[in-house]
Amino acid sequence: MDEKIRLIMREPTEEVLTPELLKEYIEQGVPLKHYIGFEISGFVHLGTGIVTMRKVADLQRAGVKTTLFLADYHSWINKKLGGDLDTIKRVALGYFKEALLQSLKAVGGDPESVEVILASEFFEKLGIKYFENFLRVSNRLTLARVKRSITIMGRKEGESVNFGQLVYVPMQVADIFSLGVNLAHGGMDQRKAHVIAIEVGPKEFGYKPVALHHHLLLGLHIDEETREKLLKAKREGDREAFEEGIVEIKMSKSVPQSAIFVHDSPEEIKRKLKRAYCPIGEVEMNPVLEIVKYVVFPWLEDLGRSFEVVNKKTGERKEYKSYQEVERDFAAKALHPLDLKLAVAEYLVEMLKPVREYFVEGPGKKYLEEMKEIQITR
Ligand SMILES: Nc1ncnc2c1ncn2[C@@H]1O[C@H](COP(=O)(O)OP(=O)(O)OP(=O)(O)O)[C@@H](O)[C@H]1O
Ligand SMILES: N[C@@H](Cc1ccc(O)cc1)C(=O)O
Repeated sequence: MDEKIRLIMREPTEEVLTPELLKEYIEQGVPLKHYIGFEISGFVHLGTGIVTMRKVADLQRAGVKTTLFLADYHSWINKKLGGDLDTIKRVALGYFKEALLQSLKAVGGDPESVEVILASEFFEKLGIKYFENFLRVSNRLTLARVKRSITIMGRKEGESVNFGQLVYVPMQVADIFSLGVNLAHGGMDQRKAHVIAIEVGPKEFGYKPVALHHHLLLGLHIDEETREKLLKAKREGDREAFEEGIVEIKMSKSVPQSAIFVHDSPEEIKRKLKRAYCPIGEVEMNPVLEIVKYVVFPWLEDLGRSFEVVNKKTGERKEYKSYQEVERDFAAKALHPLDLKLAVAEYLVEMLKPVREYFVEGPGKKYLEEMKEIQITR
């Protein structure tokens, strides 16, 4: 039981609502049913593919039944892929599903045992019951609360949205209960939907789900002003301000130059990393160090390997056994950003090799090409 809890709670998990409820479910032998939803749009990156799937792999190791929910209607509402529902559906079951499953495999998860559900197919099967669930959630929400919650779809609070986009909020909450999920998972930007589910669940659906939020990996380029704002919010414990700011600088498929995609070539990975924000000695909100912490180190640890960096000037090779050692050296300016970037690039190239091969020369080639075509023509 302790091992199960450790796997669920360990990084990249940043928050569980609530750990007590999670323990209670496990102690009582209630089977945990997980889901994480994805909008279907651009390419899968280190955040959506690797950080997210690492948690799914942890959950699988903990014996939890995992589900990937391909939110096609939601993407349509949110005007993704040119707002064309047919394209969204095709990409969902093509490129998107494959990219997520290949990423899961790359972090040691089992693609065979994860359930993949396309939202529109699921809604059709559930019929009027889905609409009832949607109304049960909607009846419990004020318009003001819905407007505050549009951040779950990557929109800023106060941004002008149409009515369909407001409907997105109760839909996402209704998804949880329609799927019968008791472990709702997403990045920290999804917490508003999950907090509503925790409130509404006992009144309308007879149970309270547990919510699990993982760390949002930073984008490679960080605007100084937003960074300052976020560091201040962090120091002052201002959760709202932090949540608002982090969405602007997280790795996002909408900002392709900020992201390393799971199919990127070795040259692209190196080029992107070389340009990444990584001020000397600065350990807070440093995207390159974040990649070391949340992407490279956990992968190396699974393989029983350590992290090695070569000092380009002296040729000296240094071995790190934990992320904390890397951070300490970087803070002390004993580790140069360029050396760090080169090492990170090498490890990423190696880690993503199977995914890249699958999409560049393997069975996934047609999906990637179709996706590239859509990106250009839309
Ligand atoms: N940078 C990130 N790091 C970790 N998880 C992420 C990151 N970006 C998104 N996620 C998580 O992945 C899931 C799917 O997110 P989503 O489909 O919105 O991807 P996205 O790249 O943020 O897209 P966009 O910003 O273009 O809307 C959500 O649970 C979200 O929290
Ligand atoms: N809101 C999520 C996508 C999502 C949609 C529906 C869900 O039920 C869950 C998640 C995002 O932007 O990434």
